[in-house]
Amino acid sequence: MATLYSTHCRSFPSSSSTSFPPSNRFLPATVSLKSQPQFLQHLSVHTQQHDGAATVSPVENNHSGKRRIPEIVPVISSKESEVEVDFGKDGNEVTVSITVVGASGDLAKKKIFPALFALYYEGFLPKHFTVCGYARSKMTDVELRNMVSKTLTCRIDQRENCNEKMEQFLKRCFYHSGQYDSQENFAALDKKLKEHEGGRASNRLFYLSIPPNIFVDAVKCASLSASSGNGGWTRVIVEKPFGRDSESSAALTKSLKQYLTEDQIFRIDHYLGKELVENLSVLRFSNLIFEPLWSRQYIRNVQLIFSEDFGTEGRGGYFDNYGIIRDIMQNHLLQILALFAMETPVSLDAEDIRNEKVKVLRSMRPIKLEDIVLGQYKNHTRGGVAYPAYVDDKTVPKGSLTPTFAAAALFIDNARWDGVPFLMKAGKALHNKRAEIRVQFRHVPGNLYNRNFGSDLDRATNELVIRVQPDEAIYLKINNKVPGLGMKLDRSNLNLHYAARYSKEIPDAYERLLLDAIEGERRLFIRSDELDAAWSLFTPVLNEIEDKKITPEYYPYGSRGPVCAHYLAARYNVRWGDLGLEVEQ
Ligand SMILES: NC(=O)C1=CN([C@@H]2O[C@H](COP(=O)(O)OP(=O)(O)OC[C@H]3O[C@@H](n4cnc5c(N)ncnc54)[C@H](OP(=O)(O)O)[C@@H]3O)[C@@H](O)[C@H]2O)C=CC1
Ligand SMILES: O=C1O[C@H](COP(=O)(O)O)[C@@H](O)[C@H](O)[C@H]1O
Repeated sequence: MATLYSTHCRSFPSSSSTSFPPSNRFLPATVSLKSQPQFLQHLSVHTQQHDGAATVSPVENNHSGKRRIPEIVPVISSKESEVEVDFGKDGNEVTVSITVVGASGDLAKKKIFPALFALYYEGFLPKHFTVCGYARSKMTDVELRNMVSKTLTCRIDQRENCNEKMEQFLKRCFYHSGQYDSQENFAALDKKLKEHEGGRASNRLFYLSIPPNIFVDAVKCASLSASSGNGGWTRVIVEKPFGRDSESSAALTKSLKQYLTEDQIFRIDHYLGKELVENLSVLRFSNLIFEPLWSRQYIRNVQLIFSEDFGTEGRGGYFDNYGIIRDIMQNHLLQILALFAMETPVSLDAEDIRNEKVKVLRSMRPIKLEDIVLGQYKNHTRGGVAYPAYVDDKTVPKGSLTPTFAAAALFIDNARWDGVPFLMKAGKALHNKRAEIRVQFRHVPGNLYNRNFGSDLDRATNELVIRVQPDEAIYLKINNKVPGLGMKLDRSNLNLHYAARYSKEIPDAYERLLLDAIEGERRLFIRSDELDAAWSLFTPVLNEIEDKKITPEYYPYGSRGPVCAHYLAARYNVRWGDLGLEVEQ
């Protein structure tokens, strides 16, 4: 088997010296949970509850004319911990106008309008605000409202007044049809916005929900013809992709900066707005037990895993020009890695955090081609249902080599992480939909209980899992004595399962990020030097993959992906943590 795969997996020449062939310990196991009853037992530990007061934080100031004022609240309270206050210069009320550029598109319907409604519902938008859809399609205000209303939802815990709130929100939504490269059309938009702003101090947010080739045109026109003119701010949220390599990304930044300052550009990476990604720093820096372990001394490897159980359906045209490395790894997974690995920032200020993230990115070792595994899904029939291959998508060129799966081994060459493999894995059309961070710890030295684990000691090391989605959870796998008179150990989870612990629904990432952009909070947006560093890391290997026309390993739709990914991990003495050996909790 090893020989077969060793010739088959491009990254692992059969003559590899030290770490190949990998020991079976690290290869995909087929152990079923049913045959391993000792793994089934688990332990649930609840977060300690007490009635004391929680934190008192200074009042946050922001630039939107609104303030979020953290209150003193009991730790266990589920009530909203922030109070909204409207205030403006000289006592005048401010207004925010949010223009969704590309309002007729998929992202706008799916994410942006629903997120804006959620913010409105929760009282996070100022008293006076306007939402304006802008696109080339011809639509009336009423048609836009009909379109938007189809995707608005109220949270399960907030059904009260839902319809009424939706109606009120929709009344604030307007539409303006125009070209993305017409200053005249944007000047007409400006006129319309001014009417709605009614002479109030106005702040303007433009959300570019359009294909990247028209970003600069739209920014130029918005900036020259529709910026806030009366002392308010103008900000632009830019959606990825921010280029497709170092050169195109630098060119995009340069063009955007002809019309905007860096402070006005909000490069969105919606993974940074996900609850558990935001919690990463809280977990690490506010719990004494984690930070001392956060280094090569105790951590053996870190895994960043993204999987989707559907293909590129409908987005193949876009995807084929980018591939999974650019679509997921270079941004979402790398951003999580940087947050995970950064040193303690001086403060929670955006610049302090982003400074630390950049240092991590700049300390990363260039990625070698042999440390990358590529895959592409092929058609597969299961249970009588035929699932298409990637290349069956009509928008994908026949014979495309674009990877829909990739696994990579990365290293941070600094004192904290020297030698620790950071393994990434991202794929479409896999067996499940999941995003998680797995931290595998080293062995307990001289473990007294070695013999109780049998021969596979690797299964007895601690693992911290941060399940970003779905069913958010943080759990730590520990070894535990099975109750009884004997001395049998099993693996159990100390489990913080969000649905059980918190009654409030978790906001969508776009809500948090939109609110932050309105408030001028840049912590969760990508600064241009971060972007440069991220592209510098991936561009050389992407070029090599494309120049050499590397053929991906074909994996069946709905499978666990290419087998070579296991050989890549094994090469670094790692076993992927998501092999399905654990108890789902
Ligand atoms: N959809 C998603 O899940 C995600 C999208 N993104 C990014 O967000 C942005 C928007 O995505 P999405 O809504 O899917 O994009 P769409 O392809 O749906 O485009 C949005 C709108 O832009 C206009 N448009 C489309 N193609 C062109 C073109 N060639 N020239 C001029 N205008 C065009 C259309 O409006 P009209 O014809 O009315 O002008 C369309 O409704 C993109 O940058 C995408 O990469 C990022 C993450 C996820
Ligand atoms: O940015 C992207 O993200 C989505 C996955 O986002 P999620 O929040 O649903 O996990 C992915 O489907 C898409 O290809 C990519 O462009």
